[in-house]
Amino acid sequence: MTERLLVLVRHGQSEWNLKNLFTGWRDVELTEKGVEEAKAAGAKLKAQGLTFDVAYTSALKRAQNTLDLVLGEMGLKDIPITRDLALNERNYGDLNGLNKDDARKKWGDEQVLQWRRSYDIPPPGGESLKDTIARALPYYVQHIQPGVLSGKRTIIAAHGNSLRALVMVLEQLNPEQILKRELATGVPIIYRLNADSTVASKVDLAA
Ligand SMILES: O=C(O)[C@@H](CO)OP(=O)(O)O
Repeated sequence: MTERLLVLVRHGQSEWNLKNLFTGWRDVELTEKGVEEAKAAGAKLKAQGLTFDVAYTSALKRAQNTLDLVLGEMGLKDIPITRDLALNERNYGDLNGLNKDDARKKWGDEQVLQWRRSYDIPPPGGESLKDTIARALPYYVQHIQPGVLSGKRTIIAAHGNSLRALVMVLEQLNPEQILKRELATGVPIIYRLNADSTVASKVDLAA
């Protein structure tokens, strides 16, 4: 029987997650905690008896390093990895690099919440979640999903908002539901798909 395995994992804690800065497309490093989270994710996946044939990640090193650490932990250093900026974090535009609390002081809680968690209101110069979905989802459908459906066991290491795009389609969530869905750093979600690409089962490996 074809195993249609798809695992999503958000990168481990980054330096700017820790500093509470809007990160977006800024290419920041994992913290020590982030490295440990990534390794723990690999150990958990291995303990589940899982293995992968192919891996995808973004053009940003916090996701790439997370993937390398996961695969290293699983003894899968040699599988093909595809990196693409379609899987990058949402571009926060002018907010990239600003402190989230300072932004709230400057523009008010409501405005900042709208920029962070509304569906289609972009921050100045940046992308809304809808914009992020509009580039991440076609990439998934064209480049990743066909492999999964043909039995290539697949892992994607990416970002809170780019993974939301995939979760939205996989779990058939509406804009309101996806906005409330937070993805924890370094926590793998294991999906098994039906032949028609819908989700047959989901296991969230939260601690
Ligand atoms: O700063 C960012 O790029 C993201 C993810 O860390 O933040 P937010 O929680 O606002 O989507």
